[in-house]
Amino acid sequence: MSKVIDGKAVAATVLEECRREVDSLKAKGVTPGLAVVLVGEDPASMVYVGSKVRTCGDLGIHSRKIELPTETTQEELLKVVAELNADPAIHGILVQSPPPEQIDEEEIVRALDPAKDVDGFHPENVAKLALEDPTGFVPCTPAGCMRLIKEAGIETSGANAVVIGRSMIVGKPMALLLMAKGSDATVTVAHSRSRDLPAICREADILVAAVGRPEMVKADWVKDGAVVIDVGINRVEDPSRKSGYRLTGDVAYEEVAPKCKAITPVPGGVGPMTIAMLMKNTIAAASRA
Ligand SMILES: Nc1nc(=O)c2c([nH]1)NC[C@@H]1CN(c3ccc(C(=O)N[C@@H](CCC(=O)O)C(=O)O)cc3)C=[N+]21
Repeated sequence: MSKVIDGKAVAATVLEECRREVDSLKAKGVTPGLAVVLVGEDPASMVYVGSKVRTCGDLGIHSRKIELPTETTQEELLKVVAELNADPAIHGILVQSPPPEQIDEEEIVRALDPAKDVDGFHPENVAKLALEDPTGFVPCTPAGCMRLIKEAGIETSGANAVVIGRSMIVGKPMALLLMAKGSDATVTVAHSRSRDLPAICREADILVAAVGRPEMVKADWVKDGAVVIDVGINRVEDPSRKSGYRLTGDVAYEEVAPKCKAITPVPGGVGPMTIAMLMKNTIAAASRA
């Protein structure tokens, strides 16, 4: 019954669109530019930042990787943000999350020029998403999930959608996108305090798992014929791998997949879409500038 939604393939389609958009911007004399700021040496963050910069290169987007030591102070990081805000060659700025503990991430996000906030985390962009104002930036991961749902031909109008997780990065914006006009789903947002989470999930025609708990969603949480979008990217120990770990989602894929109409794998599902939508946002930032 189950159809695997190939995030890598959909991301490749999005990146092809991006390539055309970059070419036409360049023909007008504008080269989109993205700055990626990484504070510290978190190994997962280093992988993600590397693939963002590599994808920029593939598309002809100018990128600047700024690597700062773990001990970087709030003032130093604010200064870097201010310089990037003022730099006309940079249209998009991303400060990789999570930063080290001495950094107040909320203050950093508020210091970003909202017109360069390609993560869509600045309060102005959060407000625009809630207002359904298309001049804002939509956070990349939920935007990627919506695109996957659309490309897989899933009807959202009138569907019961359940989002597990209420983060500002995924859960909350995902709920706003699903309930927005044009998508028109009936949305439930569940989280760690929700009573009888399995029962809530069983009502879902579309289930989005964004909690960061490896393989938490079990087969008996999922209705037959549901569509499952797995946002989790969890590293779990696996001595049989050379790296010593493997990636797994928030969904127990092996047991859940047979029940689904469609499901995203991890890796190769939502992750590649996050990067593709970041490229889209960067191009949009450049064309608006
Ligand atoms: N300011 C900020 N913006 C972000 O967008 C942001 C962030 N901070 N912090 C961390 C999360 C996570 N994230 C991912 C991007 C791509 C993959 C990805 O490409 N995953 C591959 C596998 C990659 C691997 O092998 O590790 C896949 O799922 O197939 C995963 C995760 C962006 N994030």
